[in-house]
Amino acid sequence: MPGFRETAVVGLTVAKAPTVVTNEVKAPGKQVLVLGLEGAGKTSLLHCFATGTLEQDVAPTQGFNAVSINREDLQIEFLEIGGTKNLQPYWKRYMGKAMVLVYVVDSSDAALFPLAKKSLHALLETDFDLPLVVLANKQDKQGACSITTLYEALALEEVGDRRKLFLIGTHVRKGDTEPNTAVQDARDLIIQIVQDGR
Ligand SMILES: Nc1nc2c(ncn2[C@@H]2O[C@H](COP(=O)(O)OP(=O)(O)OP(=O)(O)O)[C@@H](O)[C@H]2O)c(=O)[nH]1
Ligand SMILES: [Mg+2]
Repeated sequence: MPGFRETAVVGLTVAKAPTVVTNEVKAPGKQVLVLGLEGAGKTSLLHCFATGTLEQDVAPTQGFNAVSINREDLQIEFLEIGGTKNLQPYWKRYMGKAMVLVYVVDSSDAALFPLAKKSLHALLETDFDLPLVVLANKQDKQGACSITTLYEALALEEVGDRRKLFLIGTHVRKGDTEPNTAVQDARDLIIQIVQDGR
């Protein structure tokens, strides 16, 4: 398993210009696991969580991608594991440490919904009350499905009424100069869920 490809510790208490402080991952805090099929937009979203915009091209994640966000006395580590087939077997191993599962789906690629559903349901079988945030990403693309369609395609009504469940439409585009409010709202919701606990 390759090691950390990219890490950043970002102080979001500074509202507009978060600072990358170090390239090390600090002592593990609360962990948010970020999964989804390859190319769904996990890395792009994490970058946007940290900085508000996406200024650079992103490469497929070869192993892990960890981004730490500090809020007051809370440190939250967002841990992405790449979505390629060779990395998917590692996904389950990280479920045990997660406070929240963020599952990213490319809303414009309906052909992959059955696979996305299968992978998600297999993960959730291992934990019946882990909070789940599904990000219906790439809402800007032509043919992107609605939130309701994705709810049905992923059969989210079946994933258990014991867990907190949220489904949010997002998009991240390189070069957008304005901070992306939908993405920031999603990030703030995730942080709130971590703060509230299960
Ligand atoms: N139009 C559009 N493109 C997006 C969006 N999110 C991501 N992309 C593009 O989709 C491609 C894949 O994005 P990544 O963020 O690398 O996806 P990933 O889920 O991290 O992929 P892996 O690391 O391979 O699992 C990149 O070319 C992104 O620029 C979006 O909301 N809209
Ligand atoms: Mg990635």
